[in-house]
Amino acid sequence: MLRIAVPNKGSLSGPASAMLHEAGYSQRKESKELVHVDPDNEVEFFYLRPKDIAIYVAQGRLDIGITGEDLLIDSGAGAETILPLGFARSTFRFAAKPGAVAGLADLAGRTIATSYEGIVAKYLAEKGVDASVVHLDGAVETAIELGVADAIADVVETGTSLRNAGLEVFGDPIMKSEAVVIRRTGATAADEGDAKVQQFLRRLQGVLVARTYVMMDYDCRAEHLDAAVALTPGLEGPTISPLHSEGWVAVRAMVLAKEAQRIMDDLYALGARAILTTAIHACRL
Ligand SMILES: Nc1ncnc2c1ncn2[C@@H]1O[C@H](COP(=O)(O)OP(=O)(O)OP(=O)(O)O)[C@@H](O)[C@H]1O
Ligand SMILES: O=P(O)(O)OC[C@H]1O[C@H](OP(=O)(O)OP(=O)(O)O)[C@H](O)[C@@H]1O
Ligand SMILES: [Mg+2]
Repeated sequence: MLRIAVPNKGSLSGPASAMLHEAGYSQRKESKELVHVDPDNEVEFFYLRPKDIAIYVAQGRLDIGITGEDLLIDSGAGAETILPLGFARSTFRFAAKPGAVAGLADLAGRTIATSYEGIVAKYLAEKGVDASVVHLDGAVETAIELGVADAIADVVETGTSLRNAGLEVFGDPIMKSEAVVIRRTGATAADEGDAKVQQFLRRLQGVLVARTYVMMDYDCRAEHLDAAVALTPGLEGPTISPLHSEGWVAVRAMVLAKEAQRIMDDLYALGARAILTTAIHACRL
């Protein structure tokens, strides 16, 4: 059985389970379940605190896990990203009251509150800044108002939490993050269960493609085919089929969902007709 760690709460939890469900795996029915077996797919899911997942995976207790890239780096555990998943995108930044901290060097001798001590300590050491780090579990934005810290280092997505606390970012972004699949550092194709890991990754890649692409079909005159194919090159090349009407062909190609409407407009302008897009539910490339 493949053993997989899944976040049990927070921003990663819902989207991770939704993606696994889309990939054909059954998921726990209620949030108190800590382990769920999917017998048909021979997978056992362990619902763990997102911050702990890298530790289980690095020790080889679990084969793979879904977590945040920032949590992986923060843990310092011996695991690495094997597939980025495109959700829970965020940046990790310093912030303080406007004008209170001039820049990174100005943090020397000051106190920084964060839930990500590992990332902050490593970054400060790399930059040669000697500051104190105080660990808080969450809501770190409040630490400045209450006098616990001069600055914070925290996850920023829309910036709403910072604005609400009257804070602003300073310095370069410390890192970017998104949800990722992780595996023990040094794992190889020779590892027991590697074939199952690869199959799991192909399934998730299929979901990512299905979320990103749509299938486009249209008819166009043979003399416009080159121009049409330039608009819809597909992944390996579009499928071209003859039509019963003389001088017309049918074209089928995958296109990026976010570009579909523009491509339909351009194809129409070229004289293509019966232009259809359909969702892709699953795929193996
Ligand atoms: N507002 C957000 N937008 C996007 N990603 C976020 C956001 N907040 C946290 N994350 C990401 O989610 C992961 C952190 O998950 P975690 O469950 O520890 O924190 P959380 O989502 O803030 O939940 P909690 O309510 O338990 O603090 C990190 O990878 C982080 O980058
Ligand atoms: O830039 P924003 O869109 O506002 O998102 C960032 C905020 O989201 C997370 O907090 P969360 O709500 O999880 O609370 P927490 O501080 O208790 O973790 C994170 O810690 C930031 O505070
Ligand atoms: Mg949080």
